Amino acid sequence: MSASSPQPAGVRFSKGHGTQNDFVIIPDPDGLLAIGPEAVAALCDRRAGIGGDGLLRVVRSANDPAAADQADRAEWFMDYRNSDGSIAEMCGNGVRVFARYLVEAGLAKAGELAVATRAGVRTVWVAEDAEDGTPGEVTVDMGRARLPGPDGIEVAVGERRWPALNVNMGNPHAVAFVESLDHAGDLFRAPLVGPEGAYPEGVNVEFVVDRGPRHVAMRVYERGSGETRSCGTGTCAVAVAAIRRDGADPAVTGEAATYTVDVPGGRLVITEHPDGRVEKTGPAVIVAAGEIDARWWAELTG
Ligand SMILES: N[C@@H](CCC[C@H](N)C(=O)O)C(=O)O
Repeated sequence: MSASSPQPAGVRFSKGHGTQNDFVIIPDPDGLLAIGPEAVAALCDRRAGIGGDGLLRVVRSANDPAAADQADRAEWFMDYRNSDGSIAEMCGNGVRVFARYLVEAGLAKAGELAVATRAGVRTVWVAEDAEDGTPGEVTVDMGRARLPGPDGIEVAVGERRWPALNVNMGNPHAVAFVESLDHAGDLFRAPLVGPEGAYPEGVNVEFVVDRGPRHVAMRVYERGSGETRSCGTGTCAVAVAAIRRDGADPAVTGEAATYTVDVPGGRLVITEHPDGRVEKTGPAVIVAAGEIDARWWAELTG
């Protein structure tokens, strides 16, 4: 390219987070971008890239084979990837940030909207902003939790080990109640989860302590991303595990159970209803927008 020729336009991106679980957002309405695992990892790199726990590609469901069968129910598909480039079925904070992005980009109206995901269509409610401009909270119906077993799941860090509950929120979780969140250690590496073969696709691991009645706090080691400051599906899995432990299963009591879950990046409120639906509410914001350098993009995707 000569010095006088125009620089080709780069790809647009936004950056957003939900309780500090942060995402690179790439709009691709027509489904024209091929973003492979290495490109995802480079974009999510906090030193050499934009930085994020994951990436959300915003594509019309009809334009992506992974979601074409949901296109009659949800116009937009959240193509979620972990920061190491791997694909996950679901991201509970991601879907709230995704909905916030759609509204801010003028692609959807605040209120109720449907989002296609690899775990199926999820309904999201984006509350109107407050009069002072504070962004409204975002609630998502995460569907039903599954507790597929087996019994005897154990999480270990160093010399310590705890029994854990297998909770599936579209993606897999092992929830362990611990004496102190410090016992999870530095979480630079994935905790050991047994017995071998319990999670052939890998697992997200939550460490939980009680903070008060129906109020817990947690740390999480996410499959494909490492320790993050929040995990939406993780908070739901934790609330469901605490509800079972406390004998408050709404399917048995007939009453919805609401739990507050603190994460290092903030707070989420989770309600399990008598019909099994798990709803999650909390903040989701867009904090930046820009353009990826065209040459770098060509290197990543070429
Ligand atoms: N941060 C997410 C979960 C993202 C996927 C997870 N790492 C997995 O591989 O299952 C959330 O908010 O739920």
